[in-house]
Order: sequence, then C-alpha cells, then structure tokens
Amino acid sequence: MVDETESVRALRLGVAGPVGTGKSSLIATICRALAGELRIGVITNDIYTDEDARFLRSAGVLEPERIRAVETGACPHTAIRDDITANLLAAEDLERDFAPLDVVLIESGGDNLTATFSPALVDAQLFVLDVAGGGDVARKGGPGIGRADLLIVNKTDLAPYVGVDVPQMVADALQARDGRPVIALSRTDAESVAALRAWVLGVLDAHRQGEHVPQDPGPMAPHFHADEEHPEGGYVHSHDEEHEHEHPHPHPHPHAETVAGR
Ligand SMILES: Nc1nc2c(ncn2[C@@H]2O[C@H](COP(=O)(O)OP(=O)(O)OP(=O)(O)O)[C@@H](O)[C@H]2O)c(=O)[nH]1
Repeated sequence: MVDETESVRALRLGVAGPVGTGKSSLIATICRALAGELRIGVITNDIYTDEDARFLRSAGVLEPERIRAVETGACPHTAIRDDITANLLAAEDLERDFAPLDVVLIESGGDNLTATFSPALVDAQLFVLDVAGGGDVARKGGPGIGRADLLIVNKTDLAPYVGVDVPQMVADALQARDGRPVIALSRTDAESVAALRAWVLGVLDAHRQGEHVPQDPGPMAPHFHADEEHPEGGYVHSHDEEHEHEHPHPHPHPHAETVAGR
C-alpha cells in the first residue's frame, strides 16, 4: 500500500521570538517529544556563528547531520522574511538528503518583537515569549504575538521568581490574538510539553490532508537600527514596501550569505 504521507513535502515550522526566550530549547523539546515517531530536520539561523546548531547537536536530540546552520550576516530577520534563499536552499537540501522528512524546524536568529517568517518559507510559525521578559509583553502585540500560528509563553517555571502571573499573561495574549492558540510552556512541565506535541501533530495532520493554509502574520513593524556612523546614532527602518525608500540611509541588510554545515 502506498503511504500517502510520503508524497507530501515536510511540514516547515518556523520558530521566532526575541533573543534568549528559549527558541533553541523549545526545538530540543519538540525533538525529544517527537523524534521517536517523526523524521525531523532542523535549520538554525545565527548572525555570525553556528552556535544554536552546535547547542542542538550537543543536546543529542537528533543525529547531528540533521541539524544545519544558516549564517545570516547582520540582520537575522532578513533571512526569514525578505531574502529567504539561503533558508529555502537549506530546507530543500535537508529534505533531499534525509528524504522523506516529516517536519523541518527553522529557528530564526534571536531578534526583537517584530520579526516574522515569510509564508513562502514556512507553513506555520511559533512565536516565543518568556515570562522573564515581563508579564506585560504579551499585551504589546506586534505581528508575531498577534498572528503567529502559535504563541508560546515560555519558562513558566521561572514565574514565581520574576513575579509574573502566568494565567494573566496567557489571558492577555489570547486577547491580543483574537483567540488564536497560546501554550504556557516549561520544558520541566510534562503537561505543557504534551500540549505542544499535540499542536505540532495537529498542524502536521492538517498539512498532510491539504487542509492547512499558511498565514502571513504581516510585515515587520518599523524598528530602530543603531548605526554609529549615522548622525542620530541610528535610524528607523521599515520592511514595508511603501515606506522602504523613505529613509535617508542606504539599506544595510546584507543578503543571507552562507549555508554552513553542509
Ligand atoms: N527555567 C527555564 N529556562 C529555560 C527554559 N527554556 C530555556 N531556558 C533557558 O533559557 C536560556 C535561553 O534559551 P535558548 O534556548 O538558548 O534561547 P534562544 O531563544 O534560542 O536564544 P537566542 O538563540 O540567543 O535568541 C538558556 O539558558 C536555557 O537553558 C525553561 O523552560 N525553563
């Protein structure tokens, strides 16, 4: 009998969120929870290093060859949204080298609140916040918080130490997201890991059935780029086509350059 799942391209899942919120750890958690039943590959994006890939390889959650690094140059969000070539090539290489894969997880470089993946690169995306970033972050909104397919409120085990009310933070997030899903996660809380596992399996099933439609959370909000050579120490920049040429300073984003670890 032909297994229909074999003919469908791997589900590509993006993981974005501010620096240090736990994106690599979350990918390790997904791999631990699902590597026994799914064929998984991972692509990491770092600015100048392959540190996240090395962390994941050393975590021993997947064969090291299934974890590849894209070095993005100065602006990590560019490689997941504006010029996705390096990531697409890395995903296609991984899918070809380990065919058939069920899921390819793509971690964005740690950035700010505004970075989101292009729906041309990923089928669905998770946005990761953590309680240590403050209970009010979920209320601040932005494309990832508001419209990613899943919002993770991470490191809930730290909530008592940083004085954050997790149910309130989740309620604020649900309100900011018009009811789209939110999972309060700690890698030490088995129930929350089970909820994450069930969400991934649900999206994979919808993807295989042809019922999943990739959503675009929207372009990055205007944001500040520090630049020592600029008279004001930096400039506000937008990735919105309409505004892109309003800035007096040339666009500094180098294109994603290297696909390392191949
Ligand atoms: N207490 C606790 N710490 C966590 C949890 N998940 C991750 N961490 C810690 O948070 C720190 C940052 O985790 P990473 O997974 O490296 O975060 P990241 O978002 O990938 O970081 P960048 O790639 O630098 O943006 C590490 O010290 C992790 O051990 C969690 O559930 N609970």
